[in-house]
Amino acid sequence: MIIGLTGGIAAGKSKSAKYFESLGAYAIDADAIAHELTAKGMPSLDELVKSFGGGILLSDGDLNRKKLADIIFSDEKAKLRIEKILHTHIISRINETISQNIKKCNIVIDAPLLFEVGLDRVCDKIVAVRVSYDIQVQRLVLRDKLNVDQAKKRISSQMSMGEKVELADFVIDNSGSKEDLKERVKDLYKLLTSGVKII
Ligand SMILES: CC(C)(COP(=O)(O)OP(=O)(O)OC[C@H]1O[C@@H](n2cnc3c(N)ncnc32)[C@H](O)[C@@H]1O)[C@@H](O)C(=O)NCCC(=O)NCCS
Ligand SMILES: Nc1ncnc2c1ncn2[C@@H]1O[C@H](COP(=O)(O)OP(=O)(O)OP(=O)(O)O)[C@@H](O)[C@H]1O
Repeated sequence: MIIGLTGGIAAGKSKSAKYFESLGAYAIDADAIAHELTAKGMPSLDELVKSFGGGILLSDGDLNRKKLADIIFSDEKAKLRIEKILHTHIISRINETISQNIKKCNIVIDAPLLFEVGLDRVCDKIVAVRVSYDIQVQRLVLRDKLNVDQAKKRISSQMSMGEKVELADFVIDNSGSKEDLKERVKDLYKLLTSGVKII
């Protein structure tokens, strides 16, 4: 089974993916793949530099992730150019990883842009992780050391949480504690793997 895991920024996808992993699933992390593909010496990084100039690099040649994030979350046209460079490669890597692991175990694809890039089409079931807006802002501010306005801007640059919830088969609310989240993931995984036909 391939489970798609999505949700807004800082909703708790990575945490949920870790819990799915602890239950035996194989988690594919789209953000981690994007990182690998933009490491020093990778063709995708060269393409980004060709398009945006050497200013997106740190002095040691690594990608300046903060700078790229600032561009992505403030300039819609530039965001589309970056996505055009990276998304085909990210999707190919995800598909490759699925092929290598699908016979061994259930797969969870943790992807913030699951619907936007069409990865929902390879999933058997889709789970959206949601949190209340205030908690989302709070967790994003805390984790990424942003101010409230920056956090809100990042949230509003994405497909809304409501739309994701609407498109998903299951929703996990992560407004409670990490322990609550763990329990919810456990219950859902039990249901998904129970053999009961879920329509
Ligand atoms: C912007 C970058 C440099 C920020 O890197 P950083 O290490 O700080 O954060 P990380 O990669 O963990 O991303 C954090 C979150 O930002 C959000 N985000 C990232 N890229 C995008 C995007 N193109 N559109 C909307 N939200 C995005 C997601 O919610 C993601 O989970 C990085 O996310 C990136 O290279 N993004 C472009 C690739 C992409 O579209 N990735 C999503 C794969 S489905
Ligand atoms: N239930 C919770 N209680 C408190 N903090 C939480 C909870 N769930 C997640 N967090 C924290 O909130 C932040 C966001 O969680 P996480 O990184 O899992 O979100 P994400 O959806 O993967 O984010 P992104 O879209 O940026 O990849 C992290 O710092 C995480 O430790």
